[in-house]
Amino acid sequence: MPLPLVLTLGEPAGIGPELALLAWLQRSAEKLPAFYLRGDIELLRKRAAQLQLNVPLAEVTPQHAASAFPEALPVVPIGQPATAAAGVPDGTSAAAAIASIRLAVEDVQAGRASAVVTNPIAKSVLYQAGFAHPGHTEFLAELAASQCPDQRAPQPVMMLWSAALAVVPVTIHRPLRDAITDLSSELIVSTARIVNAALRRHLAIATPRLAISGLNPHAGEDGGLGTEEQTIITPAIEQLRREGIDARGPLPADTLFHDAARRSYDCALCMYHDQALIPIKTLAFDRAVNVTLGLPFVRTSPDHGTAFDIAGTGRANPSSLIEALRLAARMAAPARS
Ligand SMILES: NC(=O)C1=CN([C@@H]2O[C@H](COP(=O)(O)OP(=O)(O)OC[C@H]3O[C@@H](n4cnc5c(N)ncnc54)[C@H](O)[C@@H]3O)[C@@H](O)[C@H]2O)C=CC1
Ligand SMILES: NCC(=O)COP(=O)(O)O
Repeated sequence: MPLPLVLTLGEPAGIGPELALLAWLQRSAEKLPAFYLRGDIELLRKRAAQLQLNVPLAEVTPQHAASAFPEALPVVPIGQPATAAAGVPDGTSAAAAIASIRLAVEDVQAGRASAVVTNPIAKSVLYQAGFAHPGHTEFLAELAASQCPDQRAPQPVMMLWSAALAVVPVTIHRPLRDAITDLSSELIVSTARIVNAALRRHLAIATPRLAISGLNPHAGEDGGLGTEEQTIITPAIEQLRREGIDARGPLPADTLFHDAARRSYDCALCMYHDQALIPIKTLAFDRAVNVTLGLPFVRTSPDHGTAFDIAGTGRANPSSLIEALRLAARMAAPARS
């Protein structure tokens, strides 16, 4: 039996728990790979009752999760209660969310699960509890360090992927001022190398076409509207092209995402978070998947957040989580030679 995916709890007060229930209910219709939730079974029981979802739950070990999956949503405990009501994070939220992520990564590292799929966390709730990482992406890189040469955290790369568009923000969770000062040719080159390798290995794109955006309006207008294109981005593209990577740009970000432009590349590398995420969330909010590249294991996630405004109301749409489960299974499958 193939290894199951491990799905994290996410923010207990967010929509993650109900998305897990809804995805399990659609397991046959959507032909989903087997997955188990790392979380508190009592919280799931309460959320299922609140939403009148008829989902049998089975508390199991990871080893028994795949065989339990056809008949019940398998839940593997995290040794941490999660008591938050839908929409209202409480004192257990951060500890439960963090424990779930840590244990899910341990499961994959120990060969008990094939890939990690994360439910959304509320970053501000975690920050208030002392969480020192900007988001999953950076935390997962720290957790991956034990599997890496010299025990050093790898560079994590955030990619949001959909059939309509794939994007990568070169700088990730940074205040905008800091994103601009952080930008360097080295960062663009190392990010593009990771994206190029991942698209080839996991998504079977033989020669990925990478579109590199500018930073400034009109990609700097030959230096008249900013010089980062000339001093940082163009040298990076030249380096990538010397390495045989199909990188083109710097391209003005305002004309990078219309239909014809999107057909000309496989992934757009953007200079900061919103430059990348606004277009994909506009085009494919229900279907896009957040993928962390550069880790020694596969991690995917829905593209959206905790949606406190609708948690527990029955309005949450599980389609992005369903796509995240599918993509995780596809990326974790052994590469065909
Ligand atoms: N991977 C992760 O852990 C992510 C976490 N977040 C966190 O989520 C929290 C809330 O962020 P927001 O900016 O409000 O974004 P959000 O994605 O949670 O919500 C934005 C809007 O979209 C709606 N929405 C989101 N997902 C939906 C779904 N599956 N079905 C139906 N409607 C849905 C919400 O109701 C809301 O109106 C923040 O604390 C943020 O840090 C945000 C993005 C990703
Ligand atoms: N906007 C995407 C996002 O914030 C996801 O971050 P992460 O928690 O997956 O690192």
